[in-house]
Amino acid sequence: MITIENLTKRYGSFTAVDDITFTARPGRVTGFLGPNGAGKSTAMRMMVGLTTPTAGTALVLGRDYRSLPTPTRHVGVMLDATAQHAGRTGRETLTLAATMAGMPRSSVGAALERVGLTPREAGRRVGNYSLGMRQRLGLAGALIADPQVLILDEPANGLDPAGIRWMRGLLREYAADGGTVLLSSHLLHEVEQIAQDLVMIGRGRIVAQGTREELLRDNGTVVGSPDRTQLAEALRRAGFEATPRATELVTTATAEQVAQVALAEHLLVTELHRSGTGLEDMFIQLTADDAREAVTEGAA
Ligand SMILES: Nc1ncnc2c1ncn2[C@@H]1O[C@H](COP(=O)(O)OP(=O)(O)OP(=O)(O)O)[C@@H](O)[C@H]1O
Repeated sequence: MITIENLTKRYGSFTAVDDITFTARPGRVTGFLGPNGAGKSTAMRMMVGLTTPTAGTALVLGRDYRSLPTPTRHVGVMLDATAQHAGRTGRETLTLAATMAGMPRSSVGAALERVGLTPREAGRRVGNYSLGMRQRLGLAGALIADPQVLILDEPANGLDPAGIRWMRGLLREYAADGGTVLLSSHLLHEVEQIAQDLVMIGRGRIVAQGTREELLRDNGTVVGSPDRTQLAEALRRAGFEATPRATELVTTATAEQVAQVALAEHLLVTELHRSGTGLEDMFIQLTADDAREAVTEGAA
């Protein structure tokens, strides 16, 4: 179990993580989603005691990570697979991880096998590893003590499609055995397929959270129209719910019903599609403001 309450990190006047609260539960994979720079890594670093929060708490298994006896035994962490020591071999890297977690050397072979690294690959220096191999090695290090909790920052980065499928299976199995998995990603389709619970973050703030089913529920029809206020009124008169937004309106009417009402009222429709067509639509909608501001900042 990971319990995050009002967690905040400020760097000077910049707020990287802004008052986030959520729980990652045992037996479930929780996806921590957000665009680049949203604050995912900063939040994860606070969970494992590498960054001090400005406010709020992050508890892992009910305790501050740093106060856990032999934390690496209970919590498997992979934050930055590229940060592994380039001069050590994969096997040496894992032997060190095993020692730190108080595990026997024999656990190294089992961990290598679990992540699909061959003995030959394990004998090579990490500096010569591909990113995908580093991710596998990082995952092996996180899994070495068979911990109850896994905290993984962008674990799918650099993995090929077969590797991603393999990781998905491994983490699902791990959660099915009662483990808690928190993984961050900006790969929306990947998260959609692996996580049962989702926490979406944009500009340091949580913009949506819930089970995958809750968040991906079909929310109706999205209508683009320069006459959206009148169209929303007409739809309501026809017995449908209709909510105008900044650039569109969302309604419980089907596309055909919207078209009929618009035709009868002589109102222009410029766009018509079902909402809830996937996490990506929702993600883009929820983070639209952030994306626009990021573009403006980048162009400045
Ligand atoms: N030590 C620091 N000092 C100042 N700003 C920082 C520091 N660490 C992170 N930030 C800023 O905090 C914001 C969040 O960064 P973070 O790395 O947590 O995002 P992220 O969601 O993990 O992004 P990505 O998907 O690109 O890895 C960014 O704007 C980043 O520049």
